[in-house]
Amino acid sequence: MTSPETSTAPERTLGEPLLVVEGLCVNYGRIEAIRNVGFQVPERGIATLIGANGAGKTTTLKTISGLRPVRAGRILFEGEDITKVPSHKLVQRGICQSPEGRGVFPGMTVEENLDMGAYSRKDRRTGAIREDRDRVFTLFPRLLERRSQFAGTMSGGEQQMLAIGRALMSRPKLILLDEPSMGLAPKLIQQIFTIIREINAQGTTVLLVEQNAMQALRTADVAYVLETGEVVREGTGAALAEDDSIKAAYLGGDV
Ligand SMILES: Nc1ncnc2c1ncn2[C@@H]1O[C@H](COP(=O)(O)OP(=O)(O)OP(=O)(O)O)[C@@H](O)[C@H]1O
Repeated sequence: MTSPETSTAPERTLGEPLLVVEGLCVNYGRIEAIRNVGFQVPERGIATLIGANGAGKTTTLKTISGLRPVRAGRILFEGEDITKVPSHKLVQRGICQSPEGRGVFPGMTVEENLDMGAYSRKDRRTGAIREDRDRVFTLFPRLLERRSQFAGTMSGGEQQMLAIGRALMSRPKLILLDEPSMGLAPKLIQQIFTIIREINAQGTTVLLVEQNAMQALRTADVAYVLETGEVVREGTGAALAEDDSIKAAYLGGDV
C-alpha cells in the first residue's frame, strides 16, 4: 500500500497550465471517440491520462499533436489556440509526441533516427544537436552502445527508448508519451518511469498516456481517468493511486 508521502513524484514548483484542453470532441466517421474531454497540464509537471482499452487516450494525444481533426472544443498551448495548427508546426512550437508502438525508422541507425528528431528545430548547429544527442545517450546508455545499429534490429524496449529519445531531440517544451511501458518487461518498465521523471526534472513538461495505471499515478502530479471517451475522475496522481474505486476499476493486479 502506498501513501501519498511515498509517492515518487519529484518535488518541483509547478507553473501555470502549459496545455489546456476544453470540451474536446473527436469522431472517427460516426463513431464518437471522445466527448467533451477537458484537462490541464501544468508547466514543469507530469500529467497522466489513464483508462482501459478504447477509452480514448491515444485519440486525445493524436488530436493534441494535430493528427486528428477536432469536431468541437479547443486546445490551448502557452495560452494560444492551437486547435487547428498542423502537426509539423506544433513540433516547432514545442510539442512532440512519442507514438504508441515505437514508430522508429527501422532501416536507419540509432544515431540517424535521433538526428531525424532534430530535423524541424530552429537551432540546427552541429554542436547543439551533438549536445542533445549526448543528453539522450546519458538518459539511455543502451542507445549509446547501439548507436550504429539499425533500429529495426533492436528489441522492443530499445526501440521504445529510441522513440522517446528521438522526440527529445526536437527539444520539446511538452512531450506526449503514448504508452511508453507497453510490452516491456517489469524491470524495464521501472526504468522507463525513472527516465520519464528524469526528463521532467530536466525541465520538460510531460503528458503521459498509460494502461499501467499504478505506475502512471505514482509518477504524475495530476491525473485524469478516461472512460468510454469521457473524463470521469481527476485529482493528484497520489490521491487517485490511493482511491479504492480507482484501484478496483483500473489497477487490478498492477501494483
Ligand atoms: N482508426 C479508427 N477508426 C475507427 N474508430 C477508431 C479508430 N481508432 C480508434 N477508434 C475508436 O475510438 C475509441 C477510442 O480509441 P483510442 O485508441 O483512442 O483508445 P485508447 O484509450 O488509446 O485505447 P488503447 O489503450 O487500446 O490504445 C475506441 O472506441 C476505438 O474503437
